[in-house]
Amino acid sequence: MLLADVARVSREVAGASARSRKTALLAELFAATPPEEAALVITYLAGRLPQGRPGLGWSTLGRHVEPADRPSLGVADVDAAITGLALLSGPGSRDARQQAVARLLAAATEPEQRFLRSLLSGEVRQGALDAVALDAVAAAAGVPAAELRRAVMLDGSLPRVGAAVLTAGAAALREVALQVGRPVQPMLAATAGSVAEALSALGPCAVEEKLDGIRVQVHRDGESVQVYTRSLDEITGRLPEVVEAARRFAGDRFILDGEVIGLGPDGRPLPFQEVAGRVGSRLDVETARRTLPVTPCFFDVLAAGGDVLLDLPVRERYAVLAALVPERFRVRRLAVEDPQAQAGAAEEFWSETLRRGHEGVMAKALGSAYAAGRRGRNWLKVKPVHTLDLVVLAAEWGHGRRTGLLSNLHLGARAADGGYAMLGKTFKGLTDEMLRWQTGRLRELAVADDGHTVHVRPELVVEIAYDGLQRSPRYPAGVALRFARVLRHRPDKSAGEADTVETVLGPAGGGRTPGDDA
Ligand SMILES: Nc1ncnc2c1ncn2[C@@H]1O[C@H](COP(=O)(O)OP(=O)(O)OP(=O)(O)O)[C@@H](O)[C@H]1O
Repeated sequence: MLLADVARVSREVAGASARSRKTALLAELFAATPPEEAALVITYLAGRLPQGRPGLGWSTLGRHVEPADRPSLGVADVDAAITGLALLSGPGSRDARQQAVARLLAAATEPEQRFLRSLLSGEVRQGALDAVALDAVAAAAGVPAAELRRAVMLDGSLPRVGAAVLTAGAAALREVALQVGRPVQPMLAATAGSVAEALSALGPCAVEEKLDGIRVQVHRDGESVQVYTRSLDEITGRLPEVVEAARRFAGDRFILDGEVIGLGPDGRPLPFQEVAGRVGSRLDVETARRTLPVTPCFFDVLAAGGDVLLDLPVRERYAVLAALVPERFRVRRLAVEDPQAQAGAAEEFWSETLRRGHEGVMAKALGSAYAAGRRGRNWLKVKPVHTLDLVVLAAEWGHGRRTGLLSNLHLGARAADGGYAMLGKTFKGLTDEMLRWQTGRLRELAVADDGHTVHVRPELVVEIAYDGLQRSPRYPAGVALRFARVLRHRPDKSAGEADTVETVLGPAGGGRTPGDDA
């Protein structure tokens, strides 16, 4: 398939406002795509690259290259060129990469160049496109969207399942099953303002400690163990303790869901940043392990023996988990079968969990299934301080000790029109290491720098704590955050997962002080 066709449809989709029109445009293209190129075309239209982000700056991508007169590039040519680009590394590779990009752009017409530039820079990547692309694949293949969605959650990849279903139709969906060794999109939680609110929303539920670490999905098949992150990246090599623990559990074939935390000598959890630093570092695992040992704590089991357990209620999954995993590797929990009678016990569990230094609690409806990839209302998290996930829109160069570092962040929530509404700025809460890291990352995302403020592509998500909202005519939503501080960067979240203006203004969102939550 010609890149020109993909670029044209991408442009038309961006210009269409109705979701049904976007779906129809994509479905038409998918139906015309040769099966062997379907995975690639789906990936491109969702704004991604199979090779991942190539890390090219505007100094390379922004250069003028005379466009070709006529379209001739196939999507397979583009794929081969980008694979070649990814292999160029080491000294002198900067020039070689620039030349390779220039060659690729010279073979493209002007509209194709625009598409390639935004694809290579990550600009077309938006979470919402994945959902539209999924509906379009379902329409093109003539299968129910709900069944395709479930298959994608189990398999972890829309391009892979999409290509299979476009080739073989509904039969391909039956082939997709949960497989040990292939990560599943994790279930996510919504927010409740208090334990009482969670209990009244859920009825009979389990109240578990919410640990502030790194989410892990652990797969074991015989002696082979793999560990995946929340975004399904494999990190087995970085967490030997988790592998060793999993090898000692009772079964030899399972998929577990849990959190990795660090514990101090007093048994209290270490700050999230330390655990994230340990898990994020690729260097010298043995030394890292000696300095900061971590431990897994599991809260769910998705498969055990030959059985897929996703559709079992929490109550039964937890019984299976308890049989597999020793107590010290499981989260503490309280089963609240009768919310009215046990309201006091649930509040006591919450206070005790906070006293032990954990982040809050997670309440889960006892009768609910594991909804892979969903942020449903069957899991409700309760935290004492109010937090939001916001997108960095720009950052200001720091002064004094922070000279040369990007410091004051401009924070935005997702707005109804697909853009972002700025809610305030903050440089509070940033450690030296966070400043260094964000300066590097924001430079990659930079689109303009006037010497004072660097404007960036809206991709970096940060978790912000704040004390409430105040009226502010200067900001587009009419409100600004009061005493915002950065808790952490969330590179594992995409901008499409950030909080919306509606959440910030709504009853479950902003305007509350921590005291209201208690
Ligand atoms: N007992 C638990 N059950 C489920 N998730 C837990 C538990 N303890 C800690 N967690 C963590 O909480 C996260 C679920 O919260 P949520 O769905 O909001 O994701 P998140 O936005 O990454 O969370 P947050 O921003 O609150 O840390 C999980 O991804 C997991 O890492």
